[in-house]
Amino acid sequence: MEELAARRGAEAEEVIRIRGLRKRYGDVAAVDGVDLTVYRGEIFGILGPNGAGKTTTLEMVEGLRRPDEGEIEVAGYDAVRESGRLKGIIGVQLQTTALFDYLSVEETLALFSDLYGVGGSRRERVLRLLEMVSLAEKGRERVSRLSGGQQQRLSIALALVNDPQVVFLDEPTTGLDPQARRNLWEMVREIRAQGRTVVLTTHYMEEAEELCDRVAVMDHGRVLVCDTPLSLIRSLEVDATVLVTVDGRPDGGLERLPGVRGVERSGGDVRLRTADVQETIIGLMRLASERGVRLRNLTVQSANLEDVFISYTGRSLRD
Ligand SMILES: Nc1ncnc2c1ncn2[C@@H]1O[C@H](COP(=O)(O)OP(=O)(O)OP(=O)(O)O)[C@@H](O)[C@H]1O
Repeated sequence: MEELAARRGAEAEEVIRIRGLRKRYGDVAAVDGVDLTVYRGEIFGILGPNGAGKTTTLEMVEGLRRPDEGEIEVAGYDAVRESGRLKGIIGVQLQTTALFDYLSVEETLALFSDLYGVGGSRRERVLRLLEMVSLAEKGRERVSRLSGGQQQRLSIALALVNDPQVVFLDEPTTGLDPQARRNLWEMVREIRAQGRTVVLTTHYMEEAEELCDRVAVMDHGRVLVCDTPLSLIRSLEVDATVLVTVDGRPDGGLERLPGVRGVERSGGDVRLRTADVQETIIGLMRLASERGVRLRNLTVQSANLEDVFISYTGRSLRD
């Protein structure tokens, strides 16, 4: 982390500093010794499967949940002792179920502006936020009549009402279709372009890979690794996965093909994780022809964050 700061020079101003964070629920160590640093102006992702401890971590950083142990500083404030002050400088995305269905989009934004006691022209601010989240035409629509994606965008607009330095988004794209997800990513990038820091949780590795400047991979309450998506992927000994459907039985030889570091099978579908795509494919072709086996649907997938997760945990993010 310090290395990254050095590389970034003056830009790398710490905005969140977490040390030794722990939280237990009965026998469950939901957060089990987390250290993290988030820099100003980055989109920082916490990636992990269900139950990894992402939400619990986020809620402690937001000052909503009390840690059992550890220190959290956000923009110079202690998130435990100064949680009241913290509220003025952070924006937290609410679950859309917490919105008032019978209010219009504009009324909802106006209500939140008032609750925050935001100064300046309220109307202007509401319109600017609607514009930013592409809901300008929906201002008078009831919240209950918005689509899932539109409700998510509204909940993000609400998180921006108090002009926060740091914005927290908990699984902002869960349940959205691919297009709505992409629109939301665009919005998150825009929030960064305004100079804000975004911290989000996700269990979609492609979201972390495409959107986040840096990613902390979490499992069982711990951070396994934290870096830029590219550095995480480059640090792997595996550089691709070869996917192929095998008609027949090439058994016995796949593990020994050149470059292969792991084999998974499901019926005739085979996934070969390899450190040398070319040698693996040549070997695979040779093996298939020697044994009179037919190969179909040969595809090569570059290594991604899923492979990073597998290499640290030995299992898939989706398990
Ligand atoms: N209020 C609570 N009481 C008891 N156990 C809890 C509570 N909140 C979370 N847990 C447990 O703590 C662990 C971490 O949960 P958390 O919600 O932080 O994970 P997550 O990574 O955000 O998962 P998801 O992706 O499903 O939201 C889980 O085992 C969960 O069951």
